[in-house]
Amino acid sequence: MAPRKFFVGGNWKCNGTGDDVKKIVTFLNEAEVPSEDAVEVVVSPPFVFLQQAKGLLRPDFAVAAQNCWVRKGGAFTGEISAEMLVNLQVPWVILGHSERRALLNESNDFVADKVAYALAQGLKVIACIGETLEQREAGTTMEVVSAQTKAIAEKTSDWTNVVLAYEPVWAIGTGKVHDGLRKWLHANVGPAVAESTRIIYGGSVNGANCKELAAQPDLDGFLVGGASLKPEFVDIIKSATVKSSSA
Ligand SMILES: O=C[C@H](O)COP(=O)(O)O
Repeated sequence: MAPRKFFVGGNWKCNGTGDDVKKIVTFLNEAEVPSEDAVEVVVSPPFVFLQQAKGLLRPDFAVAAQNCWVRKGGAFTGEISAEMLVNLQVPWVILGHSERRALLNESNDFVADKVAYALAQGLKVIACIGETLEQREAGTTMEVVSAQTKAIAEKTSDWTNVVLAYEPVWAIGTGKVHDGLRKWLHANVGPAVAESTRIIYGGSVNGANCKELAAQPDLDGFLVGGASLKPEFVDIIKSATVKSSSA
């Protein structure tokens, strides 16, 4: 089986202006980074800047939307459908981000429905999972992330186009949950999916800590928030070489 390619996602969240897009894309386009064989880079601007960013961005980097509607579009004011993203040739979408789960009450089932629908439309999905601080303090981390992953697994059989992003701020540097998640996939979905699915990490990743994090065995990349808006994002992309040099 082919080794899992390092994945670096930049989630711009609800930040920026058209001028910021130009500035970010400029430093990304000018950067010397490892080849597409070593790292897959996907940046996720807010919806309104997707086309602008896509039009300006170097061809070896892709774009992701930060969300999409759970099913076919229609009378759902304010939503963006998976079909619209496909129509704009946006290849990726982030679903189930912890901020949407916490602030907009997106449930495990709702996120799982979104993942299944987006995949069925041909999108690739960065599916986010992770526990709250309270759940972590209650010792229920694996229970929570297993339930989130189980909900997805019940509605998704083909994991080829899924990247699983685990993002709890408290867990920087532990790597334990990634190992647990891969074991969960192995036992509950199958060894091939466990071996091939990229499990990435999000939570205060920056230019200073990325190399140490990238060295962890079950960690296949990052979903970066704040630092993806800054030139240090290039250093995070370059941390892919930690993986290729240890392969
Ligand atoms: O989507 C990214 C994660 O929420 C991490 O964000 P952060 O790098 O700003 O901590």
